[in-house]
Amino acid sequence: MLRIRGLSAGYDGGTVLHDVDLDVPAGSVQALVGRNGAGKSTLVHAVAGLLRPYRGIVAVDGADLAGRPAHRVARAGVGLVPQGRRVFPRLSVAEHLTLAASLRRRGASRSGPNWTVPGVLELLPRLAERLDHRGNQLSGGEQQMLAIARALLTQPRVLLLDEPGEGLAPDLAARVRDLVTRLAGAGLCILLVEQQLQHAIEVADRIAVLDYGRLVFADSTAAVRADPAPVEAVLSVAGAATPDGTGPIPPGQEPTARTGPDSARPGPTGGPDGLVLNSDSSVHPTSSATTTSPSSSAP
Ligand SMILES: Nc1ncnc2c1ncn2[C@@H]1O[C@H](COP(=O)(O)OP(=O)(O)OP(=O)(O)O)[C@@H](O)[C@H]1O
Repeated sequence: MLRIRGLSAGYDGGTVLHDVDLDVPAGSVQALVGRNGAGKSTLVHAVAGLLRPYRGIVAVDGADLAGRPAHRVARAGVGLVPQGRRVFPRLSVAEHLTLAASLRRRGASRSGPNWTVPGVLELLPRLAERLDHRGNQLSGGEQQMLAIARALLTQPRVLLLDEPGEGLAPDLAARVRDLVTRLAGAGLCILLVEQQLQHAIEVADRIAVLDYGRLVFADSTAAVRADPAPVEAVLSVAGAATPDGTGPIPPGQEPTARTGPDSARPGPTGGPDGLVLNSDSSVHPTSSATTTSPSSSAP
């Protein structure tokens, strides 16, 4: 469970993120949408420890990680798939995976799915065909799969994905969304930054909207699907809108977050069939109960 409370962050003393509250339960996908510059990546970086927040709580399973450096946040179970993938151009796929497996967090085998190199290669078979290829020889989709595989090998409980479909062909972006759904089905707690509302609706359990660094909307995907107008109003280029979609926020007036009860929707395992990344649509990390060797095998 990821719990964010009163999170404020920014750069050089200026505040970008204002007092954000957000909960992401295990086994669910929380989408975060917002216009360019709304603060989505800033929120992800503040959670991942890449940006020290000014104040607030970032708790994973009850342990507050706010202000800890990125390597300690990662060791506490937060995996990051950054915007733009950030794979190393000169390292091979095999080297990326071996490196990531060596960074696995302590105690991971006792507290959840145990991702191994063979396990992620089974999940993402395209990578198995590219083990000797360097990062700069991979397509955008292959780089994205590698970034996800790398994050999984650190054994995260919380996975942060910052626009994983950016720059991908529509069918590949859809496969990434399918993978996200399946990872949530395996028990991960997923915070997904998504540019397009329709894509967020396809994959998420809940949708939150950032606008000018404030969380102005948070509700179930079912509620957004039934009435997308409030979210569309905030996302429109016409400017910041009130959460009920009635118009721009007058100067000096604070937007208020609309929240609502969770509506029933299919569980995170109910992703679209036919968009699988391997021949088996389920995700099979090694169960911690059945794992005898905690170390991952190099390919
Ligand atoms: N390293 C930085 N130093 C100073 N300002 C920054 C830095 N990174 C982001 N910002 C500013 O913070 C604000 C929020 O940026 P952020 O990247 O978080 O938005 P975003 O919602 O992720 O946008 P996008 O959808 O375009 O990726 C913007 O005004 C941006 O210019």
